[in-house]
Amino acid sequence: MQPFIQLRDVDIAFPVFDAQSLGLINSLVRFSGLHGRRAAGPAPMRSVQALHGINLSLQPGDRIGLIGHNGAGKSTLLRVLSGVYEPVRGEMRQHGSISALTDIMLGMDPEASGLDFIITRGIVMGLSKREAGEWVQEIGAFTELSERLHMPVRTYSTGMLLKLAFAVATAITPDILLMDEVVGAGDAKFQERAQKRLHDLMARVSILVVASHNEQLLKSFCSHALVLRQGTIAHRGTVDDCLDFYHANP
Ligand SMILES: Nc1ncnc2c1ncn2[C@@H]1O[C@H](COP(=O)(O)OP(=O)(O)OP(=O)(O)O)[C@@H](O)[C@H]1O
Repeated sequence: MQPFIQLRDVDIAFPVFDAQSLGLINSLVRFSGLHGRRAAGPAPMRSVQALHGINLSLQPGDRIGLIGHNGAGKSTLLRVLSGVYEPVRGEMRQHGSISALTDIMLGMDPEASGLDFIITRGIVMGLSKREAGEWVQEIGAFTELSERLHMPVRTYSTGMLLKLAFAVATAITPDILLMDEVVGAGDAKFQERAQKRLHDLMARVSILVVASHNEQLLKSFCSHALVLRQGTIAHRGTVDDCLDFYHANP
């Protein structure tokens, strides 16, 4: 079966607990009813509607850019596509291997060595232990961390951690690649190599979804785009068409 992603009428809402409702003392006060009838009720809660009524169908060859102001819902949509968030309403169906360059440091155990991290991630991504072992040399050379890979990752600098996570996340070619902006890892020299690795990867995958404010990047790598506004799809079309819409409707 060919890779695909399909979203039908998807909503995502985040429950937000008031800071006042958290904490032991507040809970005790509520429980004892000291603040009268109103305070004795359930903890007040609000909800942020991050996505609403999203319909999307992606097939092999689709290269989609997500455009939108801060808070429009781009990262949330990527997290739905990668399976991190489950819709509170609607449905998502997908087939194919997915690599999400959104939360690349997620699940990194500070006590594990760089080598352990590479091998564990490789196995999670479906490689055999031998295949994952073959990554080690390539990733060691790419990150220039060769010797440090034997040490626990808690001893790495932030830049070193990011380099390692980036190198591992981009080491295999998935069917579907999801990206939030372009990951900015490491120093200027590493950035140059990272950009090339990323561009090669974007060109190879079957389905690409990238959220970015970089119009040149969207024009180079995407055929189509979606403009998100307050959690809904406000416009769909070619990248140029969507950028025009985005600028005309601030
Ligand atoms: N964990 C969360 N809890 C509560 N609200 C959230 C959470 N994550 C996102 N939101 C809210 O959901 C909405 C969409 O956020 P999202 O991060 O998807 O926007 P974005 O388009 O990626 O923004 P940016 O360009 O700034 O990265 C925003 O209103 C945001 O405040």
